[in-house]
This record gives sequence, structure tokens and C-alpha cells, in this order.
Amino acid sequence: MKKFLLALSILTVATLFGCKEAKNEAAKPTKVTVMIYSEYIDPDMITDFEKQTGYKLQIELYEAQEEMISKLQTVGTAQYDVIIASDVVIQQMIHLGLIGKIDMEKIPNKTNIADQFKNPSYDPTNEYTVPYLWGTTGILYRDSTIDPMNVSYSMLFDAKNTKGNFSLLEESRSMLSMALQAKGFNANSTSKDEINQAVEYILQAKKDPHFLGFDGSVGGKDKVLSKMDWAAIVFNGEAMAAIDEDSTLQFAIPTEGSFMWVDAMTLSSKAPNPDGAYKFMNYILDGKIGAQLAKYINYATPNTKALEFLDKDFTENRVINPTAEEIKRMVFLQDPGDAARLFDEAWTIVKTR
Ligand SMILES: NCCCCNCCCN
Repeated sequence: MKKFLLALSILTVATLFGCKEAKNEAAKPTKVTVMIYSEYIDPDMITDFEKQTGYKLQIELYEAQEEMISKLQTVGTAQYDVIIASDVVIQQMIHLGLIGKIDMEKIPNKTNIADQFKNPSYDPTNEYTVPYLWGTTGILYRDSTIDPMNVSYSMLFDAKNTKGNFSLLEESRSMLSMALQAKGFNANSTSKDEINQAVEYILQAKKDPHFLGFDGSVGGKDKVLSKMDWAAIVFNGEAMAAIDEDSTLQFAIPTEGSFMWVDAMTLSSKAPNPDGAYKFMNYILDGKIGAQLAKYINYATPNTKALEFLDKDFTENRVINPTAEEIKRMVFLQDPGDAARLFDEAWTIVKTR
């Protein structure tokens, strides 16, 4: 009996030990999950990253910042390692506990980040973000008689000027800020009265029979390309992709102004694979890879080393790298703090009326 009990306990310990080993084995992450805007990475980079690191790279797509945040709040952050997020929502994501501090020691290629992208207002201590790409937002249209240097928002917001179907951008803060600028206000205004006027302006555009709806930037680009739309509000990379396919298309930063944005890589607060997340961030910040990324999706890079691999056709292209004159008309959108509620209410009115 004694012998039997001894054998049983050895077996039990061995089984437990074996199970523990099997558990450890299962817990070792094998993939990196990145949440990112659609059409925002070169598919070749996915396979290259997998080859270099041995991790599977899983890409989860979104179209607008609000959609990304509400998805994270619903499903939780434990399903993602890296979240690509725009400057304007970074503070909100920190406060909501959606992203955590990055161990910058794990990202040696951070030395490639250009000085103007260090200590940005959305992450003044450089603890939560490393930049991915930067760009702007404007109007893509099919009309060679309209000079892109002289386009006003009234081209879309004033029914007497619309010459065909158009879409507005399905991203609340971006769209409301543009409407604020169109009315002559600061894009960062938090005045209730001014935001209400911006809402009325968008509602006026919605009444135009040419208005086809709100679309993500990729959707707007596709509609202009397929001639379903005459014009759409899109990000400049999508505009460039469209112009590459159809050189008769034009892209304008409206005379009343627009904004510049930076999309940044952040670490999900419950990242199951922080090591993989850091490897992804470091991979993107490599010079050659940064250049490949910028070129493939037509956005400007915050990576100084990448600039060495990009030719003048890219760096002097005014759609991708706006001119000094256009940049003068642009602002950075700031986190609205408590006024975020005003923007949320305003957007609900825009969408429901
Ligand atoms: N197709 C990807 C486009 C990503 C552009 N980022 C826009 C940031 C503005 N909130």
C-alpha cells in the first residue's frame, strides 16, 4: 500500500509538473496583434516582420478614432499589443487606461525619430508613444478646372457650389474641426456656440441632394475613384493613392485651413505580448522599413533615417508633404479635455438629424 501511495504521489507531482510546463508553453506568446487604420501598412512588411521575429503579425482594422476607442472599451485591451492612435486621442486613452507606458529601452531605433516629433503636446514626456506617420486632411475631387491652391470648404458645404455627389469624413473630431474652420473659427474651439454653428453648417451640407453620406477616408477615396463621388474629405495618403490611379484627380487643403496630425504607436494597457509590441515598434522605426512604409501608403515619415531612402519625387510631392504655404494654414488638434462631451453631443446631432 505504501509503495502504491508513493507511486501515486510521484505520478501526481509529475503530472502537475508536466501540466505546469504545458501551461507555460501555452502562455508563451506567438503573435503580435496590432490595431490600425485600414490601408495603413504594406502587406509585405507583415511577412517580413514574421520572418525576422518569429511572431505572427495579426492586423485588426478600424476606420475612425471613435470606432477604435469604443471597440477597445467593449472588448478590452487584452486582445491587442500595439494600438496605432492619432495624437488627439492619446490623452483620452491614457485617462481611460487603454494604453500604458512604453519601456523606451526596448526600442533602440527611437534614435531615428526626428526632433520635431519628440516631446509632442499629446505625450510631453515621451512615455506613451512613438510616432508612426504624419499627414493632413483635405478634399479629394474630380475637377481639373478648380485650382487646388484656391479651394474653399464652401465647395462642399454650400449647395450652390457642389457640382456632383460628395461624402464627408466619418471621424467626428476631424469633421467638426473642419466645419469650425470653414466657419472661420479655431479648429480647437471649445465654445459651445461655435461648435453649434459648425453642427448647423454640416447639417446644411447634409440637406444637399448631392450629399452621399459619411465615409472613412478609404471609403471616400474609393467613391471618388469609382466616380460615385465628385468629391470627398480624405486623408492625404488616400488622396495620393487615388491620384496615382487617376491623375485627373486633385487634392486641396482648403483656404480656411485644416490640421496636421501624427499617428503614434502605443502599447495596449494589457498587451499579452509586450516583447512582440516593442519588436514591432522598433521594426517600424528602422530606416529602410520606415521608408518602405511611407512609400507604400503615401504618408510622410517622422523617421530621419527613412528620409535617406526616399527620393525627391516623394519628399517634394505636395500631396504627401504639404508646402510651407499649406502648412501655415494648418493647426494641430488638441485634446479637448472636458469639452470632449460637447464634441460627442455635437456629433450625435450631426448623425441623427
Ligand atoms: N488609411 C489610413 C489613414 C490613417 C490616417 N490617420 C488619420 C489621422 C486623423 N485622425
